[in-house]
Amino acid sequence: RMSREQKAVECARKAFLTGRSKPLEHRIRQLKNLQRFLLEREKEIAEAIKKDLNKSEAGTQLYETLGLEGEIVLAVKKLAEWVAPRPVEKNLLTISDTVYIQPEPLGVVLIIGAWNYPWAVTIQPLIGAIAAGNAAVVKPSEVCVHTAKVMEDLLPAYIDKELYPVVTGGVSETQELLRQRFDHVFYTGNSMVGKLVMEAAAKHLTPITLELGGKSPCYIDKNCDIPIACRRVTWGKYSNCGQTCIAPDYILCEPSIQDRVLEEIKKSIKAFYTEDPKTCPDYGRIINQRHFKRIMAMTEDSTIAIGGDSDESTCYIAPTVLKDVQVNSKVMQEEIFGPLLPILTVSGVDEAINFINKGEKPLALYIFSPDDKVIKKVIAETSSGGVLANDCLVHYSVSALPFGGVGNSGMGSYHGKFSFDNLSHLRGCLIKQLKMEGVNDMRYPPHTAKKLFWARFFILKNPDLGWLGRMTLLAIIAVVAAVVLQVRGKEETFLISTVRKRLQWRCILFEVEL
Ligand SMILES: NC(=O)c1ccc[n+]([C@@H]2O[C@H](COP(=O)([O-])OP(=O)(O)OC[C@H]3O[C@@H](n4cnc5c(N)ncnc54)[C@H](O)[C@@H]3O)[C@@H](O)[C@H]2O)c1
Ligand SMILES: CCCCCCCC=O
Repeated sequence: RMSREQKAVECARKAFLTGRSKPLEHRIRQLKNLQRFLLEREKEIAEAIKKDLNKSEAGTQLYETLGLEGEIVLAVKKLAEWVAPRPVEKNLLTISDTVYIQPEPLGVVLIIGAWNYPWAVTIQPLIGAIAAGNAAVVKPSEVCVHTAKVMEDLLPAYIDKELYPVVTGGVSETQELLRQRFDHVFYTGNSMVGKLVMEAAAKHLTPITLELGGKSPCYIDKNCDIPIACRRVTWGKYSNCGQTCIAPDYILCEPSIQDRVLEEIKKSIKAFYTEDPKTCPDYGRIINQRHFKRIMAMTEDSTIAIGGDSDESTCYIAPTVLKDVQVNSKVMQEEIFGPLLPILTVSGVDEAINFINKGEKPLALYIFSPDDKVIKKVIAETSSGGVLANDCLVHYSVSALPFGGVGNSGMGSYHGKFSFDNLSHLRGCLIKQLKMEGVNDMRYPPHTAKKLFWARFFILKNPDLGWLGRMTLLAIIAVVAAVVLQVRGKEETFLISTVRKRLQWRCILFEVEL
């Protein structure tokens, strides 16, 4: 008997094979329906997230659905351009051919979402999958019970439910899905499960995107505007109660500014979330008691400088800052994913860079400094999925930037056109004419030194000649082809040696130019 998951995959595959996901009009219609869903079901979406994560209605729009709408609007506007053949640079050998990249759908994509921004991280890959002409099986995180239910119940009324089925469930359902054959798996979540996803996908040689997390460092330079830096860091850290993949995980700064940093963060916490964040509608809750316990245990061996209050029954943890934190303390052993902000002191930017480079490559890296040299130095001497200077989180909302990790923080990237390209096969196409056979002589056996000379010339020279130059070259190639055809099998004639000498001269000239 087929499982529910198998049936969903088979249904999506069958629908994909009808070819209806491919026409541009279909993709645009589905994307617009998705946008209509976000607008018409705003209330249900907000209510579910309020129950799951205590996010406010405005917060849900700001951090989740607004970005999705922006991505849909962009895809609808640009899709004709994205799907079109992309002409590429030609070399001398392909100068008279049609050479281009044709993006084509991959097939059926599996999207496995996480709970922390359940709409943003589940629907954003779906936008890419639809835009690229794929079918997609959507598996929201079971941890956000109410949101998963809204997705399962309401989404099929708006978008093609055979092409884009929603399958709910937890670990065993996801594992059953992963046993099926897909054309791409797009997973968002923690690195440990990321490895399991990769292992499962390897069985079918299915390509994957892994949107993972990790400890994203934040270096604050002593010369920067500390009140502004701290306000931005406070926002980046405590939004969604620190349960953000790109939240600044910890601060690195010189000991001389630690107290000022603490003072300014304290002021910002009060300004954003009042004296009593517990009663503030804009301050979230920890997703469940398992995570509550995990986060609270991290405070055990560090000094709490700000906050520290908690309430297990409501999964509340106050915005908390830990000072003089040691490298081997509990809070520095794994991604915090909660409202704790450790401060580690370093002697300066060099020590900060060394520290960052000793850890896994993070998803985001933050630098606060008024000095462009300091910013460029950190960028040049470290690696991370993305890097942002003098702010937090906002690089996520720039569709023109690829969003994704590197190393332990993930592989592959998306947003905007990157989503489209990531979920497309970029097919290399070359269309030749059955003419000009003489030009090919140099690659056919018997191989000779003379043929090699021509092969070197045609393959290694790739000058940017402009239109006139290309036409001249085309004419030369046509002459060479005609001559080669004429003299093939005969001794080298005076004519060919003259052409050859001329080309040799051009060759030298190109070398001088290049
Ligand atoms: N890079 C990003 O865009 C991004 C976005 C959000 C979260 N994250 C990262 O995700 C992590 C938090 O998410 P999470 O992992 O707690 O989310 P989660 O518990 O919701 O798990 C993610 C998905 O994996 C599935 N899953 C869980 N265990 C599984 C197993 N054993 N086998 C197969 N599937 C399984 C779940 O059903 C869920 O759909 C953090 O590390 C965070 O940084 C990354
Ligand atoms: C503008 C900030 C949005 C942050 C969304 C992050 C998604 C990953 O956790």
